[in-house]
Amino acid sequence: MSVMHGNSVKTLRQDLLAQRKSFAACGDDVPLKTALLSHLQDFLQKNASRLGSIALYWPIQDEVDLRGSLLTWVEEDKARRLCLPFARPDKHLDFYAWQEGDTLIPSQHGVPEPDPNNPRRAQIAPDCILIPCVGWSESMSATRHYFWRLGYGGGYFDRTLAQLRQAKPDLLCVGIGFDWQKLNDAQWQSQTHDEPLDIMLTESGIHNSAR
Ligand SMILES: Nc1nc2c(c(=O)[nH]1)N(C=O)[C@@H](CNc1ccc(C(=O)N[C@@H](CCC(=O)O)C(=O)O)cc1)CN2
Ligand SMILES: Nc1ncnc2c1ncn2[C@@H]1O[C@H](COP(=O)(O)OP(=O)(O)OP(=O)(O)O)[C@@H](O)[C@H]1O
Repeated sequence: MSVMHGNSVKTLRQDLLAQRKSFAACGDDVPLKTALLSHLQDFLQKNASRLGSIALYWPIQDEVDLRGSLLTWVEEDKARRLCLPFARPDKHLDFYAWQEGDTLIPSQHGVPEPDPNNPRRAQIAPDCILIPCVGWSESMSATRHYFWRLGYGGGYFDRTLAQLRQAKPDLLCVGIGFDWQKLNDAQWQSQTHDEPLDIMLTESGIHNSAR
């Protein structure tokens, strides 16, 4: 399916990350992040009955910081759980319960991660995974459209979602990004190993892939 070669995807990633960095440096991303967080609130409210546990991410490189909103979501109902990814050497992600103040350990990519050996923090199979996007795209079929994610290039989320969806078909995978990160077919096309997102959440709203 892919028409892109490794080098051009690498350049595309670098361009998108540089652009995100420059928007953040001059504060242009602040209103977008505020709007996105208000749509996240809507999403959490609309899905309150089906979500017991949510996987978030520890923001790096100007990714949208969702921690405050999700800590509030947990405070509203003590049965709710948050978890963070731990990247395994085989490039799969495991998710471990996270509470504010937990000690995290920097991964080889510099991402603070939970300690997988902490007996007080269980491994969790989340109901919903919030996934930061470097870029994203939309494609149409006769019956539905799909959202696709371009990440940092490790393939971690694709491997993980492929496996988690088998055990949990109603897992809700939500991409987090900005409208300007949307890529057209000439820029990037999803590959056969890419796992689609169920929802794309941006500053313009909650975009559902129609089923
Ligand atoms: N905040 C956050 N946490 C996350 C991810 C993410 O995208 N964002 N991940 C998503 O999978 C997993 C970790 N995977 C990651 C893979 C690469 C890089 C990274 O920064 N890579 C370098 C380039 C490395 C290279 O090209 O060799 C970079 O972009 O500078 C970060 C996270 C799990 N945790
Ligand atoms: N399910 C899978 N099984 C085996 N290899 C995979 C799988 N998914 C992705 N890969 C491999 O991982 C590499 C990176 O994939 P891709 O460029 O899609 O990463 P990404 O989604 O941008 O990264 P990340 O999720 O880590 O931010 C590719 O070379 C791909 O072949």
